[in-house]
Amino acid sequence: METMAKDGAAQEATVTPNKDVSEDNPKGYTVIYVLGGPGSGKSTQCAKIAPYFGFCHLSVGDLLEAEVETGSEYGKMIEDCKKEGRLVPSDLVVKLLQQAMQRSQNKKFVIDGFPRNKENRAAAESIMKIEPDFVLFLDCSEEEMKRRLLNRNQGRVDDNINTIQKRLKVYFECTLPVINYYSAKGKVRKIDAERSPEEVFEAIKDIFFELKEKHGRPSDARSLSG
Ligand SMILES: Nc1ncnc2c1ncn2[C@@H]1O[C@H](COP(=O)(O)OP(=O)(O)OP(=O)(O)O)[C@@H](O)[C@H]1O
Ligand SMILES: O=c1ccn([C@@H]2O[C@H](COP(=O)(O)O)[C@@H](O)[C@H]2O)c(=O)[nH]1
Ligand SMILES: [Mg+2]
Repeated sequence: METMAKDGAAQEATVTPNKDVSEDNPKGYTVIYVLGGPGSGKSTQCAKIAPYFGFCHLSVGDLLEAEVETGSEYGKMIEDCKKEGRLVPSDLVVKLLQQAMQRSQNKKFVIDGFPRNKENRAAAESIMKIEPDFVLFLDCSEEEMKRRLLNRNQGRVDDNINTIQKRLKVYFECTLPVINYYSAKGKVRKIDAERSPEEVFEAIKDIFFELKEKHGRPSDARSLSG
């Protein structure tokens, strides 16, 4: 199925149309948050979703890495947070995300690993004026997430058991409440992420096809903007 994104006709069938701009959604953005614990497979799945459905994949972790590489005054603080599994202050994260969205030619975003806590979530609503169409929640056991991270082999400074334990604590204490917040609003689509990457993507596709169908009907378009 990976080859579908390269095939013009097949991709045409999967691309989700742009939304109209409205008072609630002045930029006409479509936003999907992808959340789950460390190692649940967020980045793996976003990398599949983006080309297949015509979305821009924005990983806040990658934006922070890119900021470090510019020689930014925040570089040391960002690196320390990553090594310690702590979250970077919300104002910086939101600024980087906002800039990346503005730079993009695309208006449809799959946002990987954000919002991580209540402050992120509130800032996205009040400063960025974004409300997700839905939240993909990759549900995976702690044991499997640890196993994946310890085998990731991508040279990440946080892929060690000490940092992983700290990241899990942040996930359970700060990120899970954000998922519960959106769940109470009926926006969470929970996926069993314990399965193979291909099986997880098949389940995700069904959810995106629902979104595409809704966008295709003008009378439903408003309900998707928040
Ligand atoms: N469904 C899966 N089954 C087995 N391994 C997987 C699966 N999904 C991803 N992986 C592997 O697990 C590791 C972590 O995946 P990934 O980087 O996508 O997780 P993540 O949720 O983005 O983690 P982080 O929060 O640290 O960025 C990678 O080595 C990836 O290849
Ligand atoms: O919203 C965010 C996202 C990420 N961080 C910091 O980056 C690392 C790595 O993030 P991944 O998404 O897992 O690649 C994370 O542990 C945090 O230190 C953040 O602060 N806020
Ligand atoms: Mg990731």
